[in-house]
Amino acid sequence: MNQVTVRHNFETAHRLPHLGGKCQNLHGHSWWAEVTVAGDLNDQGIVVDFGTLKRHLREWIDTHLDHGAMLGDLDPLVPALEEDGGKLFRFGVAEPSKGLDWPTVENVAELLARVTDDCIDAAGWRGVAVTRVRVTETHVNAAEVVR
Ligand SMILES: Nc1nc2c(c(=O)[nH]1)N=C([C@H](O)[C@H](O)COP(=O)(O)OP(=O)(O)OP(=O)(O)O)CN2
Ligand SMILES: [Zn+2]
Repeated sequence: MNQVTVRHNFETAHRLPHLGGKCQNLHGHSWWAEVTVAGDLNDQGIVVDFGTLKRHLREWIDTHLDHGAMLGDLDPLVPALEEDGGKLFRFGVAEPSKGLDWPTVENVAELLARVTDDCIDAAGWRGVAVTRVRVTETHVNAAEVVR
């Protein structure tokens, strides 16, 4: 089995009112996502094409998260931001964030693992699977999903 990894970054606000303290304030991070997929080498000598994987992932992240805000669906700020018409990604409402109630780093990593699952399906890559997603919100804070 071989693995390949791609990275992308996004500038996105979030807040975690259920944690209290400073995390309950709406604040932004320069996030990095590092996504690893694994599979056997195909007859071109690659697991998957870097460019195709990045295109899928970047398109989703840039459309839904970049220069927007991530809030839990139960967050009282949701109606205000929706009314304002700003870019808002609501966690826990529907796939791919169903069951992920708040935009913690851990849940952002799980969300991007699911988004990558969808990329793999859309690209028709057989025998390829997500093995690791690492998300950093600051230089010192990171979370990983390892499958
Ligand atoms: N396990 C998690 N813990 C925390 C999360 C999280 O998503 N998962 N998130 C936060 C806050 O969102 C915050 O952005 C980070 O808080 P913290 O590291 O405490 O604050 P600083 O970035 O200011 O840390 P310094 O290293 O002191 O600068 C909190 N916890
Ligand atoms: Zn934060």
